[in-house]
Amino acid sequence: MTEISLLGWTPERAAELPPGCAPGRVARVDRGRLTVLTADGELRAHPGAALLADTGPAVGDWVALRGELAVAVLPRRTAFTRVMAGRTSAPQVVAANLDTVLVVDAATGPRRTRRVERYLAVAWGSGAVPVVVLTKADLCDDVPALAQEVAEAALGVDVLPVSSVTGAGVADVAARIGPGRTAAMVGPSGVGKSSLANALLGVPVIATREVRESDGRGRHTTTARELHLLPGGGLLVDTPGMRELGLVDDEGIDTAYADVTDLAARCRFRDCGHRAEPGCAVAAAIADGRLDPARYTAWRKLQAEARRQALRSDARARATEHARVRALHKAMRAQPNRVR
Ligand SMILES: Nc1nc2c(ncn2[C@@H]2O[C@H](COP(=O)(O)OP(=O)(O)OP(=O)(O)O)[C@@H](O)[C@H]2O)c(=O)[nH]1
Ligand SMILES: [Zn+2]
Repeated sequence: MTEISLLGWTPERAAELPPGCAPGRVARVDRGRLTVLTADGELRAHPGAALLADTGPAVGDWVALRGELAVAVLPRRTAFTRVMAGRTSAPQVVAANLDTVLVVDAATGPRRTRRVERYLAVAWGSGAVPVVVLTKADLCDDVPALAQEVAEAALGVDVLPVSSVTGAGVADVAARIGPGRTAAMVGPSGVGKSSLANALLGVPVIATREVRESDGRGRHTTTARELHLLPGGGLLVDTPGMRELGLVDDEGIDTAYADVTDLAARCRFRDCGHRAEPGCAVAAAIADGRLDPARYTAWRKLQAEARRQALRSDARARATEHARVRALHKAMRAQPNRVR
């Protein structure tokens, strides 16, 4: 592989590159400055005006470079977006052009099947392929049973147990992030994402919880979101901002809950509410034990959430349009002759 393909560059992208520009992969964004990986190594670049007008480049984006100026963001193949809880702001692209999303949860403590399901629905929505990683396997006394249980909820998704302490399973995870492939980790706080990232990197690049506690500087010392090159040739996006994930839309839900979606399609009535309607395939599956009622409830909740989110973005779109029309009218009043 060439240098640039190791960064995830694929030949068909050449057609997307403006003439006279070189491609660079955004590894880091801070205060408007970009750290970009190129065939010639790392460089600091400035986003051009056209980029700033938009929401700006995200980690993982490919940009077109003219010297030290990034003049365009190339089309994204996949995008991991999030909405922040309680905000009305537009969804934010956390990381772009991911191949794999590692949904990370711990193999210890109470069963977290529903939580994994939720992360999977979000992960599928990104367009990248999710893999479930169960960390702290060294603290679980029946890893195969747990992996099996999680696999039943994670349809079509591989479940990989790992321990960052013993190193068991780390190579299996690394194998999913082969040369030129890009992965990101998502998962709740404290499940061991930073520890796993360090195990994959082979060196402690990312501060884990103990470090942060011992230096007394608290959680905010976590590094900025960053794209790291792995020793095996893959790329890993560090996790800040990937802990709490709001559902952006319902795109991933159907994939994550393909079994439920399938059943619902077989109900007698197309608008079946799956409550007490005759011929309800969902109710029948729950009754004879083919469908876990908790999984069904989780599906309904996620759908309701996605619907709320859709309404919110509709409201946002209306507000933007309203502001645009008002500005236009104001301009017309100010310069009546020009507009006519
Ligand atoms: N026994 C065991 N402990 C682990 C393992 N991985 C992580 N830990 C411990 O779990 C705690 C949390 O690990 P982190 O890597 O900081 O977790 P995180 O998911 O990055 O947490 P946030 O940065 O808050 O999102 C630390 O005390 C780690 O030492 C593991 O594989 N086995
Ligand atoms: Zn039904």
